[in-house]
Amino acid sequence: MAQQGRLIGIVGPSGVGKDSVMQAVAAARPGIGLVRRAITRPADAGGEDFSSLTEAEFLHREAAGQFLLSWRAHGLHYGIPCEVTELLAQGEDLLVNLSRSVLAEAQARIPGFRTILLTAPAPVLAARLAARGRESAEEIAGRLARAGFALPPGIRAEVVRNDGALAQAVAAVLALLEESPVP
Ligand SMILES: Nc1ncnc2c1ncn2[C@@H]1O[C@H](COP(=O)(O)OP(=O)(O)OP(=O)(O)O)[C@@H](O)[C@H]1O
Ligand SMILES: O=P(O)(O)OC[C@H]1O[C@H](OP(=O)(O)O)[C@H](O)[C@@H]1O
Repeated sequence: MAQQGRLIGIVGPSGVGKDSVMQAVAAARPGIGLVRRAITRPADAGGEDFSSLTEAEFLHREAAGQFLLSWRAHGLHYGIPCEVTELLAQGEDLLVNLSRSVLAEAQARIPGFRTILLTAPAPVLAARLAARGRESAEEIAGRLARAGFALPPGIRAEVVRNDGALAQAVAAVLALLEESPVP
């Protein structure tokens, strides 16, 4: 039987660079994959590769127990499909972009679950979200207002700053994974 894969949650405020760091880490370490999330966001929104669902379809799948984790943020629903459990059982190591609000559930449900918290100062977040241009000014303000959301009590997170070159944060995450090698 394959050794259980590791799930690594990447969290932090909107604009901190979760998707950018995850993609670069996965590109640098072919043995690490990315979890494809279900989101009630239009398919052509750009950014990460995700499964675009209508709100009705999302709620149907959520009620049917098809998500390992799900949450609501920024007016959208997000879900992590249960297939992740099978991929982990097959020995795949995976990075997943999570809301800070679901970390306690993730830690309780997934053996060996690990959290990496990315940080950057508020003005840096604001500049990046404006430059990315995926959201309106009003939506960006809402995301920035949520930036200081505290980690739930009891969550052990390894902290990586992404306030300089992206390559520095990617190297820091890779070093953390090396320190405690993903089996
Ligand atoms: N170190 C960096 N230096 C400069 N720009 C960066 C850096 N990291 C990320 N970015 C840019 O900042 C923007 C936000 O990054 P990204 O979408 O990866 O963040 P995120 O944390 O996934 O955000 P969200 O939670 O809103 O999806 C992107 O345009 C990305 O190219
Ligand atoms: O503030 P918290 O709850 O930690 O994160 C909430 C959500 O914000 C980001 O959404 P997106 O990736 O921009 O769609 C994260 O991926 C997460 O789903």
